Amino acid sequence: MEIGFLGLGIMGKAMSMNLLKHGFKVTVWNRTLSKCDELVEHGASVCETPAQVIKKCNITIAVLSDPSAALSVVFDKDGVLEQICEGKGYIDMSTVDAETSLKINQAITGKGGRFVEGPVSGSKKPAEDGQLIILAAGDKALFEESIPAFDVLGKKSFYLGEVGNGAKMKLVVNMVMGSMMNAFAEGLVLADKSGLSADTLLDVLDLGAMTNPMFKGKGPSMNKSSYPPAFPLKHQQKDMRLALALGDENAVSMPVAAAANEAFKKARSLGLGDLDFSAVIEAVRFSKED
Ligand SMILES: NC(=O)C1=CN([C@@H]2O[C@H](COP(=O)(O)OP(=O)(O)OC[C@H]3O[C@@H](n4cnc5c(N)ncnc54)[C@H](OP(=O)(O)O)[C@@H]3O)[C@@H](O)[C@H]2O)C=CC1
Ligand SMILES: O=CC(=O)O
Repeated sequence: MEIGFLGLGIMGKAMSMNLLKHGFKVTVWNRTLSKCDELVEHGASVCETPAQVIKKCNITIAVLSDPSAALSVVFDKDGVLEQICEGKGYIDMSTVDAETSLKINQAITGKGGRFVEGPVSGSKKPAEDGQLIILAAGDKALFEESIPAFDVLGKKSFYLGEVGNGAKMKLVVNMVMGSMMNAFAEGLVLADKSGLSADTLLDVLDLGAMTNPMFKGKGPSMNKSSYPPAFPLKHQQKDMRLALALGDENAVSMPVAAAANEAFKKARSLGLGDLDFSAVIEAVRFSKED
């Protein structure tokens, strides 16, 4: 099976590498073309524009940073729309809002193409290990055709119905995750500032009902102020922003998520946007020292 792949950031690189390892033919494109080199060393082909990838491959996956990147790759010059046509499939696995996804769906299907949105839950390591959770919606036949690839990329693929539902589900999940991370960061800082061992707090949390892989995985490095980016903080803040907009649309009051969003914004203003989202703890430390 031949797959096109647009976007070789943290997630796209790991996911396309996985497809290559499992015997898929992969043709890649990335805005910064030099990031394709490592994939080419592992057997990928490279194209110079998204349009060329679409022309070459019947199914193309995109994993891009945010709504504006997802729209640009489809609508701009040399973009996806220039070559999409009857029978071709486009799967956008970026985390975006439903409105962006619906716009892309309308444009692709308007040219006879097929569209699935498939944002993923799980970070750099699950992407490397093929353990993502895929939240797909849209063209059912394309979803089914893509299962061999989804089975390599993830441990479970949900089909959620009409386009927009995948985007919304992903935003709900990441709203919960961002709120949890902010509460966790406050707990670690509170323990430390009140004279307790933040490492002992990790042990206590891990033994009780709140144990979870995120606290377990990120806690020790947060206590050492180390934030190698697996999920960039700027993307978590984007997801909080988009989830809050979904809350606005549906009149759902979300004061906890709104407060967490403020902490992620604060962290961005401190220049921490490219670090892992666990660096939000620095915003909590900063405000405690104000
Ligand atoms: N990292 C994670 O743990 C997870 C991330 N996600 C989501 O997946 C998506 C990708 O995340 P991640 O890989 O971490 O992000 P990165 O920041 O590592 O990569 C972003 C990618 O988008 C490309 N890009 C950005 N702007 C544009 C543009 N205007 N035109 C074309 N390409 C553009 C970048 O290209 P270039 O290299 O040229 O900058 C790069 O390939 C995001 O939506 C994120 O929210 C979902 C689950 C987990
Ligand atoms: O979107 C991020 C993730 O870890 O999932």
